Amino acid sequence: MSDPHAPAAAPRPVPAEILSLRESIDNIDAALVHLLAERFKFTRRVGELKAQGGLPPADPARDQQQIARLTGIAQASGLDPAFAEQFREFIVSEVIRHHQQIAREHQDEVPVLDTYS
Ligand SMILES: O=C(O)C(=O)C[C@]1(C(=O)O)C=C[C@@H](O)C=C1
Repeated sequence: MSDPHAPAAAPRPVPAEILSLRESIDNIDAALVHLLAERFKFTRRVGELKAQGGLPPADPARDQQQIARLTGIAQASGLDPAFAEQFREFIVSEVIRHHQQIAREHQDEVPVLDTYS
């Protein structure tokens, strides 16, 4: 059992290689955020088009295509396919939430009355 009254040991210095690796990790995290921001811009537009066309927010057939494709890519690149699917599902569920919100806003829009027809 360690002495509870002993002064706290100085934290060990972080090795230079870890600091260098963290720079690359930070760059990748930034890239992921930029990529996700771009993806959500595109899916927002898909949501608007779906609302205009009366299509449902989710498309299970498209989901199945994505799962099959991304499972293959994950396997080929050494990423756990189950993790890849959890990540896809996490993103797509947020997209569907946006689409539902867009559909509600679309329904709330007051239709313009064409008094001349
Ligand atoms: O492709 C679509 O129909 C979309 O709405 C986009 C998207 C996605 O984020 O990739 C979102 C929901 C669907 O279930 C499938 C795919």
